[in-house]
Amino acid sequence: MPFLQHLTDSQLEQLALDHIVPALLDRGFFYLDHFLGEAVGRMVLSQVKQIHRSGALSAGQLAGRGSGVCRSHIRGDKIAWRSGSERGSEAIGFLLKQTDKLISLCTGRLRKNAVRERSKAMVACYPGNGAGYVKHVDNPNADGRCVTCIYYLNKNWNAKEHGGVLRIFPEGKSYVADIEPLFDRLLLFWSDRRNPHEVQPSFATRYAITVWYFDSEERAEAKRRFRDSTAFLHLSRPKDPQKLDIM
Ligand SMILES: Cc1cc(NC(=O)CCC(=O)O)nc(C)c1Br
Ligand SMILES: [Fe+3]
Repeated sequence: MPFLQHLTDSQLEQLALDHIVPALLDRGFFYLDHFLGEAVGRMVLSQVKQIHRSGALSAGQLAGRGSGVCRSHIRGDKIAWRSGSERGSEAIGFLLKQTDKLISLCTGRLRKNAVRERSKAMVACYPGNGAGYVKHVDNPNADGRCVTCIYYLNKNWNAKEHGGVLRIFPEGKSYVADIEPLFDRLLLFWSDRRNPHEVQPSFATRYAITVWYFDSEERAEAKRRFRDSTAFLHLSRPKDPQKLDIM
């Protein structure tokens, strides 16, 4: 499916160097509207709606907490992971190609380590039952994620009526940033403790696609640490003969 190129490569480069890099270095976050343009944005939205209609979205895991408090008040989103090469996700694939270009243009100038990897796209939907996402940091413990990239898909969103604002509390700053999840809006921010954020209760269906970009060094180190810690588990786990029989 040939996609009309909304932003040319040179426009992406100009956006990266003149706007995104300075903003990330100065404030730690940046968002822009009209990232893909109306036509391609609508294609992404229709593919996300189809994923939702098909029942492929499932309740997001609860990181850590969950006991006692009602799950929807911690995380109310339903999610599905997409590489963008699945049939019916071609437009999501195009979005990822564009964000990959943008991030690779930025990170050479942002940090000592290269950004060569990323997660799959996480398609998320808040059903509009007043659920949101409590204040949290995406990467509090150096798991490798360095930039969070969120593409919003909500047409005619009115925060006064629908809520669903993403509020970032930039570390050490005296202000908060309220970002409405508007259609064809792209938001980028450092994934670590510099950007605690929350999704305020949403009263209309709220779609977003999130992808996390990894700092290769930090990711490799996190994998080493994880391997070392679980290696201990393998050594210590008692053999369970019954289990082996029925495996
Ligand atoms: C799965 C997961 C989702 C999110 N999403 C948001 O913070 C909401 C952003 C928005 O929709 O505006 N964050 C973490 C740390 C994990 Br894990
Ligand atoms: Fe988050």
